[in-house]
Amino acid sequence: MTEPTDIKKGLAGVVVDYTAISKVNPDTNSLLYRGYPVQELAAQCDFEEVAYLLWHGELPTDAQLAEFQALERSLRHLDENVKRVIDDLPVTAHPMDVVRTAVSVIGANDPETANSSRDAELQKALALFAKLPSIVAYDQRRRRGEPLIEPRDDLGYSANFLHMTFGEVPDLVVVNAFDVSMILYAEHSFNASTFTARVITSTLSDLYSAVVGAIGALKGELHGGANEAVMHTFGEIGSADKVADWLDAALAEKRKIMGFGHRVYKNGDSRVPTMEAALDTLVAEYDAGDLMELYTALKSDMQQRKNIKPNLDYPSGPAYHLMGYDTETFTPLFVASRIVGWTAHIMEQRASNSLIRPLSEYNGVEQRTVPDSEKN
Ligand SMILES: CC(=O)SCCNC(=O)CCNC(=O)[C@H](O)C(C)(C)COP(=O)(O)OP(=O)(O)OC[C@H]1O[C@@H](n2cnc3c(N)ncnc32)[C@H](O)[C@@H]1OP(=O)(O)O
Ligand SMILES: O=C([O-])CC(=O)C(=O)O
Repeated sequence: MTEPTDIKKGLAGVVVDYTAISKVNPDTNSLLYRGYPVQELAAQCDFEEVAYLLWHGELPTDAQLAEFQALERSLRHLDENVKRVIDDLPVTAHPMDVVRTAVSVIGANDPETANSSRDAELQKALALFAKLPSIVAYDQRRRRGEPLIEPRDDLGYSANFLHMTFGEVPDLVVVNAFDVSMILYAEHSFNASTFTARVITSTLSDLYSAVVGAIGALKGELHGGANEAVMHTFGEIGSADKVADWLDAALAEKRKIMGFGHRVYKNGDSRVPTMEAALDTLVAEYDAGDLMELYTALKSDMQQRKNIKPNLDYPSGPAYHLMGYDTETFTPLFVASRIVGWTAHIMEQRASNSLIRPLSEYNGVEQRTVPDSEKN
């Protein structure tokens, strides 16, 4: 009989490596990207500058930013073979499956897939960053029976993303709220999807394979899929006056309330106040007081009943809903942002690699012999 092992289910509380990309500190309720508080970045920078920071470790100079933006804008178009593969998928396919497939096709068509030098991986990361908005916007449009809108190289990342989705650039307040959401979603240390990308990279697999795996991990409701689930919850509840009864029944059934709780933050997610401020601007823009009443009622009842606070997916879901995104598109929007964090971690893992391979404690039947009769 072996000694009982101290098993860390879900790797909770386990520190598995160093990272210089971001610091999540639940004690001070803070999140730093390369040393900068994410709230300050959201207030003062565009998403493109934050992407540059996460990949290169420093904010860009004006000249570096201009070069970076020009390159990003030149890479936004989708190749015909990618469009064809998307067109061949049923409109009933979940958009996360479409995004996952499109990234896989881009990887299969890239003659440099096996080149994992830092320069080659930066180039691939930037190309995915530039193309994901085209994929996500196109998929929402084709599900609505609308034609593809080509990217515009006179627009910044967020304005172009919204234009490709809706056929117009919305008011600045909407573009800013969208840009803030992209910055807040971009990176969060060793979360499940990033860790998936690092595990795949640790086998010396390629960047596209790691990203495809990460998309699969993000899809689940306990991770990125929660932003969609929040809108489904709101739909189920209906209005603020029904929150108390709905929550009674849901908690009695031991349901997890989506958009609440976090593995690392136990006293509130550092990003929520910034996203709530952006949501407030959208509520004013779209005159969506009813939605906000429901939002506030569920948040305060969860606090009173369970002392559990919202995570970033709670304000992001309704924000994307107000902008006009279909609920199923919310997690692909998360992909478009998190591609930055994933690829930064892929490069960091590769630069200091060790195969990720934990142990397990066997608790199946003891060794036994196959009965002779089963072979006859
Ligand atoms: C961007 C992101 O990925 S943020 C996360 C998005 N995911 C969600 O919003 C899904 C809903 N939340 C959850 O399921 C969880 O809070 C998780 C998975 C995010 C974190 O979970 P863990 O750290 O594993 O905590 P765990 O699930 O063990 O919860 C601890 C306790 O709080 C309760 N709890 C935690 N979150 C919730 C929730 N959202 N609703 C109801 N109860 C909850 C659990 O039931 C458990 O209670 P118990 O001790 O009485 O059994
Ligand atoms: O850190 C986590 O476990 C989940 C999360 O908030 C994120 O990935 O943004």
